[in-house]
Amino acid sequence: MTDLQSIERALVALLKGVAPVASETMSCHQAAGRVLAEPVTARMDVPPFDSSAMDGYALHHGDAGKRLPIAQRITAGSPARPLKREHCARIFTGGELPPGADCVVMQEQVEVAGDTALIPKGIPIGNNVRCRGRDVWVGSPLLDAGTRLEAAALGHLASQGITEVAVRRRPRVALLSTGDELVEPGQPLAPGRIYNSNRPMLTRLLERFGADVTLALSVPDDFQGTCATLALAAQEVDVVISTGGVSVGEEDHVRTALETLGQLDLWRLAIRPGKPLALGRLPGANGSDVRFVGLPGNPVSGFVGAWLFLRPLMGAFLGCPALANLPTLAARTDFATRTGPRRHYMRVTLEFGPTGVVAHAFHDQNSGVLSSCIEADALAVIPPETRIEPGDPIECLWLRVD
Ligand SMILES: Nc1nc2c(c(=O)[nH]1)N[C@H]1C(S)=C(S)[C@@H](COP(=O)(O)OP(=O)(O)OC[C@H]3O[C@@H](n4cnc5c(N)ncnc54)[C@H](O)[C@@H]3O)O[C@H]1N2
Ligand code: MOO
Repeated sequence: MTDLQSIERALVALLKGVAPVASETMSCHQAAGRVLAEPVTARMDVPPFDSSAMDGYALHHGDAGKRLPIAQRITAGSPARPLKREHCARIFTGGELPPGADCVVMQEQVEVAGDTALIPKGIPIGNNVRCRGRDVWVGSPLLDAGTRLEAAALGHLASQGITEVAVRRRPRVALLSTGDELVEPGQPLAPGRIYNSNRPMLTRLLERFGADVTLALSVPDDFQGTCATLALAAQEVDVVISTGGVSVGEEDHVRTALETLGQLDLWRLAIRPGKPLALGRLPGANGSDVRFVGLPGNPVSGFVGAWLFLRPLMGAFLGCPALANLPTLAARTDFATRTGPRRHYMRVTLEFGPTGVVAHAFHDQNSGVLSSCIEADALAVIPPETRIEPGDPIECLWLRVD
């Protein structure tokens, strides 16, 4: 077991020299979920003018405590006229504060009689006013390069009137499925064969991590076929990912094919599940270096390996720091377990109780049992050679992120 590599070392080997992919300009609508390639600077103040935060009456604070004539009616979207002293304006939420007014009183506190309003005393300057530029100042940084364009960021761009942005193109991925036992869903299943569950699972995870699976190929369990498929895939994409065929059996050809065609950087990690994971490079089009990640075939090994390695790899290709590390969370176990020489990433659900976070482990942590990943909120990280009792503190990697 001494030849097993650490995950930290594997990540360094995987990410070394990975540069962000090229950028492309597209509409903000199309760019949802994509990663900004350039910083965006604010073109204007938001809000663009002082406005009312309430339905009520706008006035100069010095006129509070008096009955005032209602001089104008300002709805949201209509321009305001200057307001004279000793007058007030009927105003609605979002309406522009008229020049001359500096505060708003909500209508529940005002007594209206005909076209006059009795304003209570002691209304401070700025009361119920949303000041121009409170959210954003013109010329200030709006969004950093590397920001993922999710809901609030898209709203921020729209509030500036921005319609187009420069984003990273999605890294292209070839997803290869090795194993003569595999059958695609929809096809009949002969004895001894199983359906290919890794392909749709990893395709979806990769999409969530910002990638585009442009090539999905099945690889026969023979050395020549494995070499031919790997070589072909590397011409088309930024990353080649395979599942299965990386262990030590004589039907496992991925590692030797990688060594023959390109370079094996690292093989076999001190992690459970996912021990036989292989990392390396393949020669790509125009002499480029194409990253290769060989995930073990067991579905849970692929699931865990994708979160631990493919997500940071996409983060590097997209120049998106938020994809690099999974958020961690401190919890206490409600289970007992012990580890051997490998760090164990256990699938757990988390309960947020009054005394803290409790991690419940799925009852079957075998790497072939994909059900363990369905409800998993997190991966509980159990260090090697450790005995855990119920109530012990553990670190968890949060999976409910994009
Ligand atoms: N003598 C040893 N045998 C094994 C070792 C070892 O150290 N010595 N390691 C075990 C561990 S740990 C793992 S993990 C597996 C991984 O092996 P491979 O990466 O070579 O994967 P396969 O043998 O091809 O497949 C393993 C398992 O997963 C099923 N599989 C494969 N692809 C898919 C797919 N696309 N969809 C669904 N299921 C898939 C496959 O049928 C096997 O049952 O090796 C152990 N052996
Ligand atoms: O390292 Mo393997 O993924 O446990 O079955």
